[in-house]
Amino acid sequence: MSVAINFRRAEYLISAQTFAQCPSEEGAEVAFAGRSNAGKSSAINRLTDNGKLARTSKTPGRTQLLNFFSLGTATLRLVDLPGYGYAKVPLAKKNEWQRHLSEYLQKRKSLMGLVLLMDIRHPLRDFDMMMLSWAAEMGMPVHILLTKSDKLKRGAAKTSLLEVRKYLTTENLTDLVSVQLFSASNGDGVSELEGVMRDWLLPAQDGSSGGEVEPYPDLPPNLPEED
Ligand SMILES: Nc1nc2c(ncn2[C@@H]2O[C@H](COP(=O)(O)OP(=O)(O)OP(=O)(O)O)[C@@H](O)[C@H]2O)c(=O)[nH]1
Ligand SMILES: [Mg+2]
Repeated sequence: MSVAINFRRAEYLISAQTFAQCPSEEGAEVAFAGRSNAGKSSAINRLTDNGKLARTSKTPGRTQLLNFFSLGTATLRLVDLPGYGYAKVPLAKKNEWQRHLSEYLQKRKSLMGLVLLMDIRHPLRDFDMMMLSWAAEMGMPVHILLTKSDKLKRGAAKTSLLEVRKYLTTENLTDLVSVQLFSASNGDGVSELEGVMRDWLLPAQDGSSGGEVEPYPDLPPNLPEED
C-alpha cells in the first residue's frame, strides 16, 4: 500500500534562527542544503507547486533562517536551510548562521535525510564534498540534486551526472548518497525527488522516530570560503 504525501499541501510553519526555536521533533523532516544560490528555495517551490512558499532571489544569501514547511500535517516537514559560500555576508553573521546550522544538523532527531543541491555547472565544490563526507561519517542519507539542468544541453547534463556518480563510487558513498538531474524551471526530476522523499519520510511517520540517537560528529568549525 502506498501512503501519499501531498506535496501540494505544503504550508509555511515557522522560521527558526536558533536550534532552540525549531518546532517539535515529533515526526520526520527532510532538509534542503547547499551553496547559496544553488536553487534550494526554487526546488521547494517547484516540488510543492507553490511559487510563493519559499522566498527565492537572484541575490545569494536570501534564506537566512531555518524555514520549516509542513506537508499536509505538521509531523511531516520540509526545511529550507540557509546557503553556504556567499562571501559578502559579514563574517560575524556568517559564523552565527554556521553555528546554528551545525547544531541543527548534528542534533535534530527528526531529520531523516538531506537533499543537497548543486548547480549542475559547478558541482562538488569544497563545501559540497565536506557535507558528503560528514554525512557519511554520521550515516545520514543524502540525495543530490544537480540543479538548473535546463541550463545545459541534454548530453552535457548527462555527462555531469555521470561524473558525480563516478565520484560517489570512488569515495565509497553509493550506499548513502544518490544523485539526479533537476530543474525548477521546467520540472525535470520532480517525481524522482518525490519518490526519494517518500522513502525517507513515510517509514518514520509511524512513531518510530525520536528515539535515542548517537550524537553526530562535529562539523569542521570553519567551512571553506568559495567566492
Ligand atoms: N534556469 C534556472 N534557474 C534557477 C533554477 N533554480 C533556481 N534558479 C535561479 O537561481 C537563483 C537562486 O535560486 P534560489 O532558489 O533563491 O537559491 P537558494 O539556494 O535558495 O539561495 P539562498 O537562499 O541564497 O541560499 C534564482 O535566480 C532562481 O530563479 C532552475 O532550475 N533553472
Ligand atoms: Mg533560499
